[in-house]
Amino acid sequence: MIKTPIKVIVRTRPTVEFAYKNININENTGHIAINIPKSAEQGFVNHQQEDWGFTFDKVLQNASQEVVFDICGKELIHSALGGYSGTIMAYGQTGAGKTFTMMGSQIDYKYRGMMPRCISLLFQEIEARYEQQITVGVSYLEIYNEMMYDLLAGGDQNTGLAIQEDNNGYVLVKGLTIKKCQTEEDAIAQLFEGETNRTISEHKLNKASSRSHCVFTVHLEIRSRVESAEKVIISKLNLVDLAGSERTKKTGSEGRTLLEAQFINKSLSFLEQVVVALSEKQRDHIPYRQSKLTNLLKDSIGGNSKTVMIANIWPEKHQLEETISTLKFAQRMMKVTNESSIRVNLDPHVLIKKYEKEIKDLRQELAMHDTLANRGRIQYEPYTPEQQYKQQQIAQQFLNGELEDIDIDSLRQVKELFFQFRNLYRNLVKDLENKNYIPRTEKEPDVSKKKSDQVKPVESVGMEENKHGFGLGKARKDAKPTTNIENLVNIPKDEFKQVDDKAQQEIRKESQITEANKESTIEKRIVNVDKQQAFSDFKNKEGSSINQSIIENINQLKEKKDNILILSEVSIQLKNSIESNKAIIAQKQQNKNQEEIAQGIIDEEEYGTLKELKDLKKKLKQNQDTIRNLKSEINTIDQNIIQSKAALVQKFEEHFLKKYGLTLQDINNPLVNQKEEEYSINDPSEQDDVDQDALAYIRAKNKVTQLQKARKQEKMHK
Ligand SMILES: Nc1ncnc2c1ncn2[C@@H]1O[C@H](COP(=O)(O)OP(=O)(O)OP(=O)(O)O)[C@@H](O)[C@H]1O
Repeated sequence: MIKTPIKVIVRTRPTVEFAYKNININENTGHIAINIPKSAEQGFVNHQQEDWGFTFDKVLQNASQEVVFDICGKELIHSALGGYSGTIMAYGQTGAGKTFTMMGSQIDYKYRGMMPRCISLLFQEIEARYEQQITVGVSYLEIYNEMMYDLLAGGDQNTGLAIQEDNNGYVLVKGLTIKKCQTEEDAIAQLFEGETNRTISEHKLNKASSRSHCVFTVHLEIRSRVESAEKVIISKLNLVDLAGSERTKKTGSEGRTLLEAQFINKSLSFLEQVVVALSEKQRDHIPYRQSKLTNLLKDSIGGNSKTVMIANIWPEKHQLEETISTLKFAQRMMKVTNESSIRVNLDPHVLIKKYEKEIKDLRQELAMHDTLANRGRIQYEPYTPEQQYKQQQIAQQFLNGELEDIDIDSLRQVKELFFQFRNLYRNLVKDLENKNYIPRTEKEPDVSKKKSDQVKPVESVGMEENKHGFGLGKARKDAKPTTNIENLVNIPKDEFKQVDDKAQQEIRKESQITEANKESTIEKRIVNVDKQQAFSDFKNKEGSSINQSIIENINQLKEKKDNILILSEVSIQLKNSIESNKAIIAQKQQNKNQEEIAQGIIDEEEYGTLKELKDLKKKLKQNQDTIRNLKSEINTIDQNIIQSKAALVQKFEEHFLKKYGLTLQDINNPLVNQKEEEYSINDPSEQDDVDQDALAYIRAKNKVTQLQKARKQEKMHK
């Protein structure tokens, strides 16, 4: 059992409006100091707190996805493969970057988040561990308004799911689909499939993803190929994207949104209560059972798991209150200590095989002992029917007194004889009962008596029918109305089945037509309003300033990339010159005698070459520094472009909503976004410069997109 406190990392969302006056971050010490001056509205003499200080395991400001993964994810993958379960959860206010951290952006492979990165590393590691046989399964669960949804179920997503805990405190969700994955591509495809199903169910239930908690779990079964195979190490890695914590008063939520916010706040406040209870040493009751989320995370928080919490903050001035609240919660979380241990199960199938082999060996051993002890061949297998019959005869003869004694040759025979005695006794009792020598026991029905032997009541007019009043004569059996539907119409059984199937098909068709109608209605509205065209118009008018800044950024990016190309060429030339100068100097050294070397004598030409070499090295260093600076500028511009693009799309959607009166639900409909999806990822085989590591990610993305498209078309054509 290893005691590990929950590790807390704070990640700031990049912003141009960073509240430098209020927030001071020290990345080296992990300290964040916040100052909010007393507001004049409340009078300067008040008890309003002005300063807050927090220290965390790490604070990441403007960190790349790769850095975040290196710090938060890598270690947990190695631990999970070693048998220790782990959890990575993103917590923070709405819009602070939880989903970006966990799932990442699908626009570009380099912005992929913790989930796809964990999957990649996991499969890389599995490939390297040939001494182990590791089975990977994945599940994807969503909790929305205290209801659980299975995002990989395919059909009905929320039936029969229940959170359970085994004797060792290992939490599992009964009924949740776990998809077995052989490759990285399989697992990433499941992740995308779950994401798509989440979007579809959002559309159906009219909910927003940011308002649900999501848990993607990687389940591992690890068997050794070299040691005992019946031992199975079970571990899992929970990747949790929590719903955004937000203040209903500030956002002015009402109606459904208010209800959702209340559910979120309730479950997050239950989470806080659990964390508070765990951080207080005297508390013996931890209120896990108050909500689905806390129940599900029972082994992640205060249980058997290595856990990392990423607290996402939005460091702008008008978000300060939420930032402080997130940091307070994160600070509390640091006080919680988990106890991790390896969970080892015994595989029943392997155990049975092992025991079967043991039994076979023992039988052989016994046979050998019997032979040595001159006991003849004793069998240990069950009796055949012929052998049983023989034992039955022996028993019968013994009971009849025809046999004085029974020769016993094994325990197995004793058992069989007892069995035969019991059978003979039972048959005897039955016989006596039938001959009315002994009364029948109440419980045992008389199965021996034929129905025809039973006395039938006379069927006649005026008889009381089953104590339900008097009938006016007993109708023929076939004249009675029947509850058996097959008798209602005069159709033979086979044909009836066909009719029934047909009816079912009709019903199914009808429901599909209604579904298709719904979708085609949405489509018609979209056809009437060409969203692509509307977007182009918007870029030229209302969104022109953002669009212009994107274009400028792209131009700058291109210019800087061109510069890097030129400078790289220069670097190559400089390196070549350095090498040739070095060769000249080496040649000169070779031509010198011992004395010249000892005295360090150099001629004019060598001096000139050495000087040139020094200058070349200096130039190369300057050149490389400039390239490095350009690369970092490119990174910043890249980020700016992403943010501006997100802002442009956001503004456009608001504008589109206002102008065409479409509901947000329509805009979120996958049908509307189809075109954007098509553009987002290209076929990897068509790209020469595609990163080899990205292939599984891109293929999985394409696979899921194609699958969704095919399903949609199939639905439309039915
Ligand atoms: N580190 C980052 N770098 C670049 N963009 C970011 C970063 N963090 C967040 N963003 C951007 O900020 C926006 C909001 O982020 P995100 O959706 O991840 O927030 P969230 O905390 O999950 O919100 P919600 O609770 O509403 O789901 C997105 O457009 C995302 O791309």
